[in-house]
Amino acid sequence: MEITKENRKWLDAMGLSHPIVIAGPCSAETEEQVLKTAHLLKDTDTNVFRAGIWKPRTRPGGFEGVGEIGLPWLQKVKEETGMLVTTEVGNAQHVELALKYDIDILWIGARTTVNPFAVQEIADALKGVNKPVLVKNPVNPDLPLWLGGVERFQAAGISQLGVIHRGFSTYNSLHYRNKPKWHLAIELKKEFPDLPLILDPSHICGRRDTLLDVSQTALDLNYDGLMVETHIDPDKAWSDAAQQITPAQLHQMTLDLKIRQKSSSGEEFQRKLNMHRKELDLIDSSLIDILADRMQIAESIGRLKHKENVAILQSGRWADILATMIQAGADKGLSKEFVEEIFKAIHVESINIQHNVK
Ligand SMILES: O=C(O)C(=O)C[C@]1(C(=O)O)C=C[C@@H](O)C=C1
Repeated sequence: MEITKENRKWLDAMGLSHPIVIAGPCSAETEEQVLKTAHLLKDTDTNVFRAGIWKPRTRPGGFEGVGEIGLPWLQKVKEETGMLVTTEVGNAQHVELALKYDIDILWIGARTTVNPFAVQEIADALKGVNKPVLVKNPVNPDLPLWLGGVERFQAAGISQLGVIHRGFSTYNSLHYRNKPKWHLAIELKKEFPDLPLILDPSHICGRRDTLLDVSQTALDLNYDGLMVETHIDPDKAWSDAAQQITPAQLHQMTLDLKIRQKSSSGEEFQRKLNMHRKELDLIDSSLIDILADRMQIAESIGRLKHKENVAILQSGRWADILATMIQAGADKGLSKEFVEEIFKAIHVESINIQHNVK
């Protein structure tokens, strides 16, 4: 896939002085709720009004969206406020209706991105249509699947593109509704710096009190914008009440967020940055030397075990190493999650090396 500045023209052409803000209720519920929310959002940094018309619910019986009757409400939002409007489409019929009511931007939901058949159906229905399409990450942390979704639209001739990071499904997570797994978005940004990347903090947090913090992380990582669920009366929302905020709270949030510059040409900044980067370069190459030394020792252990016909995996020893290193890391201010991830990777590599010993 080749993503160029052409693909982000729709966003650049808006000439915004701040990251794009897409806001509005999780679901369009009534005409009054949609219009009241939109009029309050008009006086905030919001550029695009969002509202779910069709809602994919985990289990049947929940509110599945108002459907087609809600689309004229979005048209009214456009006429009365001048904001662009966007909604999620999940199949070819949704696309047909969204086009009929001239919705400006379409997004593909996380539960659709996981299914290449569904994405292809939507891409085919959009052939010849020149509207921006934003692809949410799939529910599982699979970068190629996410990019594959974008590629299907590109292959169908849709050049106005972008992605929305809404986090990844997780079981029993205390802190997040959907884990952000920032490294995937960083990887995506590294490979496709021109692909607009928008954060959906509402679905990552699943609650109001952490939205600011998570949104700030995105701005620190140079995201292009935010999509925030906003409702005139969040506690009474028909879907995802816990994660929605009022337009006034959104306004305060955008005031509190610090927008970072890509870089600074200040001499002092550049001098200090270069010095620290050199320090990191030296430490990184020492890390590689130390890891290579460790793997050589693992290879020697592998040879010993091979000769004596002893199993490679030694669960007791591995558990001891991990517990000791987590404690040592904690003493130095390193998080358990970080130390665990590094040592798990080291252990797997050590086992692989021992496997290859003849
Ligand atoms: O101590 C061992 O027996 C090893 O093989 C080394 C090592 C490690 O890399 O630390 C690797 C595999 C085992 O599961 C436990 C530990």
